[in-house]
Amino acid sequence: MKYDPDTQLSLNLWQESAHTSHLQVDQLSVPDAEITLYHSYFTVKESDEILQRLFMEVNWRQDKIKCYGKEINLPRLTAWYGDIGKNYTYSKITMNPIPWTPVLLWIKKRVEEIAQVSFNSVLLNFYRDGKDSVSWHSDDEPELGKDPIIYSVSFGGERKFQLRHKFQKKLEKIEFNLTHGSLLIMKGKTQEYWQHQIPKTTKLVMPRINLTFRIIKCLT
Ligand SMILES: O=C(O)CCC(=O)C(=O)O
Ligand SMILES: [Fe+2]
Repeated sequence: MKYDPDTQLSLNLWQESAHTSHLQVDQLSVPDAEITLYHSYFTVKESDEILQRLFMEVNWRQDKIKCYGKEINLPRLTAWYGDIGKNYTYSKITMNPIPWTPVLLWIKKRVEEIAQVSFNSVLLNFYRDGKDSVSWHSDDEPELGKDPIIYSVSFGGERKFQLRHKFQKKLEKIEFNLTHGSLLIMKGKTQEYWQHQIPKTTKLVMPRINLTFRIIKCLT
């Protein structure tokens, strides 16, 4: 199923839940999930500046994973920032967060304006081109606790975001684009019942930076 941002609703999957002068908000109406998309949560001017600063200022690293005994590079660069003293395991990699920087604190404050929670960490992904991706997964690491709240903001090149139900195989895959300055919220049972990915694309795409704000429940 395809979501076209130019036509407001597609196949009744999305229910428009609010519409202010500057914020278009859509609620995805699928079973076992609570997913909301703000198309332009940040203005273009804000997003352009954020993109440039994150690109320059973030301490990007190339992580490796073991696959059939072989070490391979993750197809993206990552970084982990947050309250000091919290460790987090992701794709079998343990990360020690780097302390918040001014631009990250600014973005965090902006998303917390509507979040009604306070995030203690953020995972950043840098997709250099269409060959960079993140494959099917749920953000369901034990450190995130039950029904994690994930606020995901995107800057730079537009990429396709796909969701598939873990158990109801008859449900079609859902996909929509994450645009420059968008905010995607996933909460409730979303991670328990759904997986998501950013697929590779052969299209020419601009570099993209994504930040997922998370709450780590336990210190390790
Ligand atoms: O880049 C994205 O939009 C998704 C990233 C993601 O799923 C993750 O970091 O867990
Ligand atoms: Fe994820």
